[in-house]
Amino acid sequence: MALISVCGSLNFDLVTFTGRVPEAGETISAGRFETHAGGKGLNQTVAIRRLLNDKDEVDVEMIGHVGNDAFGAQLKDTLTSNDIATDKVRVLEDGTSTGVATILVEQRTGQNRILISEGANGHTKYSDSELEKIFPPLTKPSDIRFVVFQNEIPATLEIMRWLVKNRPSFKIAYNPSPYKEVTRSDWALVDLLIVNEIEALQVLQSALTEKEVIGLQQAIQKDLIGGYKQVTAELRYLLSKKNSMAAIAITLGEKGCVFCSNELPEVQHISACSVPQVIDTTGAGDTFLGGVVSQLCTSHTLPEAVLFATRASSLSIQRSGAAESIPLYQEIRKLYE
Ligand SMILES: Nc1ncnc2c1ncn2[C@@H]1O[C@H](COP(=O)(O)OP(=O)(O)OP(=O)(O)O)[C@@H](O)[C@H]1O
Repeated sequence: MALISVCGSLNFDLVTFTGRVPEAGETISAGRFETHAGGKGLNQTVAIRRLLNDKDEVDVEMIGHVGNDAFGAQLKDTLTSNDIATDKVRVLEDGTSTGVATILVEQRTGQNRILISEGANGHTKYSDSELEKIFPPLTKPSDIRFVVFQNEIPATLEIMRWLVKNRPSFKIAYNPSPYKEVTRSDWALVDLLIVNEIEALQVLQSALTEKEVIGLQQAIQKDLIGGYKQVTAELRYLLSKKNSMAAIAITLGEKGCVFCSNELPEVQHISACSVPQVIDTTGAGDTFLGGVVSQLCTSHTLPEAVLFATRASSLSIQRSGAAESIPLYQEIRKLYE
């Protein structure tokens, strides 16, 4: 039996398309308006669920906070309709609103301007007794437990430290996005690190000298894949203090992904799938993470998981939206078998 918990943000996205962005004090008519379920936490939870085979015995739950309002209720409905448990999505009763992203998209240029009101996502405190209840110990040693984090809630590191101390057999997956500084020793809390090319270098800034980082940047400029293979090797060193799989994947957009783990002799590269047309890359990274975590949790190796995730994200970029663009497990299997 396996359980994947995603501990992160839930946002209600309000998207307005406009010919131009108004000046201060100006009111103009906009184009179309859309609402979407969002937040990296919610998107990744949906990605993991959709990318699991229905036959796999894996439960997926989300841990987070919403306000006691219509947006919060809708976000919980989105999760429930994707077969994701929401018992641990707490509704704050103190008047705090659900997290909201107000997005203005300029139709002519496609450029967007985004304002995040973190609302309930900013809820910071978890007492030890709350964490005991949220993360009960495994009932059987053979059970698999993954907990996935991003950086859109403030309690991420505090919960990771608690887990490593109190639930050492739980695997921690971390997508440090948006990047926030983390002390060097905290990287050893992580079993699976998934970053894009910018975040990969930001992470290393906490561990290497400025000169060493510049050296890596130069290596990347000369040879992108080779340079990122070196970055991956440095990241593995950061993670490998704990006796864990120390798996790392750096996504490189259309250039694919480099990855390694303690079980692989060398850093490997996989090319992205070629696609007829890229429609919208929003959520490609979240889909990729969903693909890797869902497969690792169901006894696949890291190379198998990365291949599956690469295929999944290549489908997501051919559709618009974030959570809505994430494909289903069966679609990928059908397309590639
Ligand atoms: N243009 C593309 N063609 C094919 N595959 C792509 C393309 N862009 C992204 N991908 C796939 O999606 C994966 C993740 O993309 P990327 O590295 O852009 O993540 P990201 O920066 O976290 O994305 P986002 O923040 O937009 O979700 C890549 O490893 C690749 O497999």
